[in-house]
Amino acid sequence: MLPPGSFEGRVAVITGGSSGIGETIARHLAALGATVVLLGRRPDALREVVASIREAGGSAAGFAADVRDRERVEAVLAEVVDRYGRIDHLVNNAAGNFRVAPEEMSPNAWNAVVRIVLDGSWHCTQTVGRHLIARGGGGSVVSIGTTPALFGDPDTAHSASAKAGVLAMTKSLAIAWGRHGIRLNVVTPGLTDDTGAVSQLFAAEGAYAANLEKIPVGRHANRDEIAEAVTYLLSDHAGYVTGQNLVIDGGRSLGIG
Ligand SMILES: CCCCC/C=C/C(=O)SCCNC(=O)CCNC(=O)[C@H](O)C(C)(C)COP(=O)(O)OP(=O)(O)OC[C@H]1O[C@@H](n2cnc3c(N)ncnc32)[C@H](O)[C@@H]1OP(=O)(O)O
Ligand SMILES: NC(=O)C1=CN([C@@H]2O[C@H](COP(=O)(O)OP(=O)(O)OC[C@H]3O[C@@H](n4cnc5c(N)ncnc54)[C@H](OP(=O)(O)O)[C@@H]3O)[C@@H](O)[C@H]2O)C=CC1
Repeated sequence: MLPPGSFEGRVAVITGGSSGIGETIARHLAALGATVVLLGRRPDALREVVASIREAGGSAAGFAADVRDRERVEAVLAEVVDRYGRIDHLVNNAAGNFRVAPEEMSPNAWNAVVRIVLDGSWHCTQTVGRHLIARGGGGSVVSIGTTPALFGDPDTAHSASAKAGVLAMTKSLAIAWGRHGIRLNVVTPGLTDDTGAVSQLFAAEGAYAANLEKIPVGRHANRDEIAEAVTYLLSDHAGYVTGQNLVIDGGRSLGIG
């Protein structure tokens, strides 16, 4: 969608870039000229994606990091700046989720998800934001949302709450950092094929087909459709867009809100 070379000379950090939607975002950014830096917990998965991006002619590196670990996040991002001289873009994509009734959820289950989604996004965004401000500004952040953050979901209250927090964080920092030329937005996908969400949340018999029936356009999203929206919002073509939430759900949430 964007002209070739749109991200030439830029460095983009993608959390959870080793699989699912994050992997596809990384491939798109690399194809548009960015050096992509992937964060995730599993070194083998990172190695595989990095190798395949390089084989396709892109520039990529992977760092094993749990986004809940503030010290590790800061150390990795400092190493990225040392190695490449800059960070221009951040995609807060890493997430954890599972279905559990709220009255049965343990404190640790709540914490596991909230710390990955909300705390992890905060750790990465504040660290990258400080770098961008110190270098004189510019740059952009996209965080991945979820429709339950907007409308609620009885089975994933931890994820819905954390993602609602990420949306509020995005709007707050868009106001605070606008004067530094730093833009922050959210992309909220509907159910997207070939991802952890499908295997984690829609594995029960009939769940995937039942969800399909509720989507006006009659299909689920594909990973490229989400990645294209993310690359647009990160790019200079979206230079006047900040603090917004782009919902890409085939019309699934129409009539709910
Ligand atoms: C319209 C479509 C909407 C889709 C919305 C969004 C979807 C997504 O976000 S999908 C992302 C899916 N991908 C993943 O979840 C991958 C990453 N997931 C994980 O790493 C784990 O699932 C994790 C979130 C549980 C985190 O792993 P870890 O830190 O290793 O945590 P533990 O395994 O130690 O578990 C912590 C805590 O949580 C309890 N728990 C785990 N799974 C469940 C479950 N299915 N049901 C209930 N409770 C669960 C676990 O028992 C621990 O609690 P305690 O037992 O009290 O210690
Ligand atoms: N797929 C969908 O239908 C939808 C997805 N979303 C959102 O899109 C994003 C991607 O989802 P999806 O592609 O399905 O997810 P996947 O489960 O396929 O991928 C999740 C990625 O996050 C990484 N990750 C998880 N926990 C951590 C952590 N603590 N620290 C660092 N990395 C971590 C995983 O790597 P590792 O395990 O190696 O750490 C993995 O690379 C998420 O934010 C999700 O909430 C929103 C709506 C719908």
